[in-house]
Amino acid sequence: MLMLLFLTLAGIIVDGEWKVYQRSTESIPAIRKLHLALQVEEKLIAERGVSNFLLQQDFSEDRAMHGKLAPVRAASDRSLRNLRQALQERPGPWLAPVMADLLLTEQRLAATRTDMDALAARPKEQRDPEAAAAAIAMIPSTLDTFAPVVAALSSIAIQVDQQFHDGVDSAQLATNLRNVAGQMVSTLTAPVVAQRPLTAQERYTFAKLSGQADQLYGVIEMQLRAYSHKPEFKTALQSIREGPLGDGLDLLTKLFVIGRSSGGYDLTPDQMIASYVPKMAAISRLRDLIVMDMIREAEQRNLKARYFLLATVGLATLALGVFFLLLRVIRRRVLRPILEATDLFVSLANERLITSIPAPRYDDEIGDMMRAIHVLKAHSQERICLGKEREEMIAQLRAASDTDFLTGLLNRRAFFAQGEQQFGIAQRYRRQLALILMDVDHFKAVNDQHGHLAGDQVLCKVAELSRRCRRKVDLLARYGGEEFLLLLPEIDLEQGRAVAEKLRVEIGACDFQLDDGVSLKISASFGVVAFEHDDALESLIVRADQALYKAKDGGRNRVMALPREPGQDAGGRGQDGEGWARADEPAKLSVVSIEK
Ligand SMILES: Nc1nc2c(ncn2[C@@H]2O[C@H](COP(=O)(O)OP(=O)(O)OP(=O)(O)O)[C@@H](O)[C@H]2O)c(=O)[nH]1
Repeated sequence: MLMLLFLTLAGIIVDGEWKVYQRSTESIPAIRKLHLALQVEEKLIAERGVSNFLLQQDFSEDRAMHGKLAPVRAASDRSLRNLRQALQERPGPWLAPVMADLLLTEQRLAATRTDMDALAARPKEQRDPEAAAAAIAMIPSTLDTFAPVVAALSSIAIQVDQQFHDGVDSAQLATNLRNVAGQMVSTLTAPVVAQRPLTAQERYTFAKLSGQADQLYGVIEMQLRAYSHKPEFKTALQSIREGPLGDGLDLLTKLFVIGRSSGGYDLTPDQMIASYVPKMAAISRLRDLIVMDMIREAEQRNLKARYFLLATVGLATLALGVFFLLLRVIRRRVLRPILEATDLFVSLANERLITSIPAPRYDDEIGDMMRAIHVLKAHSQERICLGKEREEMIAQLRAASDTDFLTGLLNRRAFFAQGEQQFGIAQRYRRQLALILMDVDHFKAVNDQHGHLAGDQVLCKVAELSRRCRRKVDLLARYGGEEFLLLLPEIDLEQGRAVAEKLRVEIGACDFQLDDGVSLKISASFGVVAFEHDDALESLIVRADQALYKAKDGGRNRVMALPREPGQDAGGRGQDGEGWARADEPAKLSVVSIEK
C-alpha cells in the first residue's frame, strides 16, 4: 500500500516533468511553422507589390518586365512549398483545416496569376480597367485566404507555450507592418507611373496606411519592451525607424504631397521602388529576429526541461531504491522478527518446544525480544520437565503404595481399593464373582530350615506361578505373609475351584530352586468362595478364610470350595469344618476338597 502510494507520487511528479518537456519540444516546431507562414505572407505581399507595379506598365512585349515577376512568383511558390512540407512533419487534429486553407490560397494565387497574365499579355491601352482593378484586388484576397493559416499556427504556438504570446503577436505585427508599408508604396505606384495627381480614394488610402504604419510600429515597440535590453532588437527597431518609417516614409510623404497637387513627380516608378522597397527588409529582419529569439528561448527551455526530467527521473529512481532498501531493512529487522516471534509465542503457548529460536542478529529491541523468548522457552522447558518428573514421581509413588514390595503383586490396600469396585459391580448387577484365598503350607518350616531369604524366594515364585494362572481382569494380591488373594470376575464357584486347583497343581509340580542350590517342593491350600448375597468384600474374604481353614484342617495341599449356607454370617477360622471332602472321594456335600 505504502509502495503504491510512493509509486503514484513519483509517477505524478515524473509525468508532470515529462509534460513540460514534451510541451517545450513541441514549441520549437510550432514556432518554426509560424515563421514559415509569416514568410509566405511576406512573399505574397512582395508578389502583390510587383504584380501591381507591372500591371501599371505596358510590358506585353517587355521581357525584362517578365523577368521581374518570375523570381517573386518563384519565391512565393517556394515559401508555400516549404510551409506545406513543414506542416506535414508533425500532423495533428489542426492539420486538416490548415491544409484546406493553404490549398485555397494556392488555388486563388494560381487563378490570380492566370488573370493577371491574360491582362498583361495585352497592350496597356487595350486592357479593361475594371478587369485590371479586379486582378490587382485578387492578390490581397489571396492574403485574406491565407490569414486563417497564420492565425491557426499562431494560436498553436501560443497554446503550446503561453510565454511566447508577446513574441508571436510581435512577429505578426511586424508582418502586418510589412504589409502596410507595401500597400503604401503600391497606392502611389499608379499615380507615379501615370504622373498624375492622386485620386481622393488614393489620398485617403495612403493617409490611412501611413497612420496604420505609425500605430503598428508603436504597438511593436511596446510589445518588445521586454527585449529592450537586447542590443540586436534595439538596432532592428532603429533601422525600421530610420528606414521604411524614416527616409522611406519621408520619400513617400513627399510624393503624396506632390500627388495631392500637381502630380508632377520628380522620379520614375522604378526609382521610387528602388528607393523604398529595400528599406522594407528592415521590417522582415525584425520579424526574423523575434522568431529566432523565440526559437532560441524554446530550445533553452527544452534543454532545461530535459535536465529537469532527467533529474526528476534520477531522483525518483534513487528515492525508489532507498525506499526499497528501507522496506527490506524494515522487513528484515522488524516485520520478519515480529512474525517469527508471534509463531514462537504460539509454539510456546502450545508447548511445542522443539521450535528453534533464531539467535538475535542485532542488539536492538527486536534482539531483546528474541533473548526474552529464549529465556521464556528455557523456563517453559524447565516447567514441563518438572511437571513430567512430578507426574512420574506420583505414578511411582502410586505404584509403590499399591504394590507389595516383595512379590510386585497388589498389596492388601490396593486389593481392597480395586476389589471393592468388582464387588460393587457383582453386587449391583448380580454378576458372578469368585474369590480364592491361598496359603503356602508349612511355610514357617521353609523359613526355619532354609532362612528367611529362601522363604522370600519361595513367595516370589508362588507369586509368579499365580500370575501365570490369572486372567487380565483378575485381581491378584498378596494378602499378607504367605497368603495370596485372587478375585475372579464373571466366575462362579465351580470355575473358581478349577482355577484354584490348577494353581495348586502347578505349585505342587514346581521345583523351588533356592540360591544355595537346594530344590524344594512345596504345596498350598486354597479356600474358594463365590459371591452370593454378601454385603461386603470383607464377608467374602471371611468366607474364603473359612474355606481355607477347612482346607488346612483337611490336611493341606487342597482346594476347599465353600458355598454360602443360608443364613450364614461372616465368621472366622475355627468354625465347624463340616461340609468339605477330599478330592479323591466323591463329594458328599457341595463342598469339594482335593488333596494330592
Ligand atoms: N521369609 C518370609 N517369611 C514370612 C514372611 N511373612 C511371614 N513369614 C513367615 O511365615 C510363617 C508363617 O507360619 P505359620 O503362620 O505358622 O504357618 P505355616 O508354617 O505356613 O503353617 P500352616 O499355614 O499351618 O501350613 C511365619 O514364620 C512368618 O514369620 C515373609 O515375607 N518372608
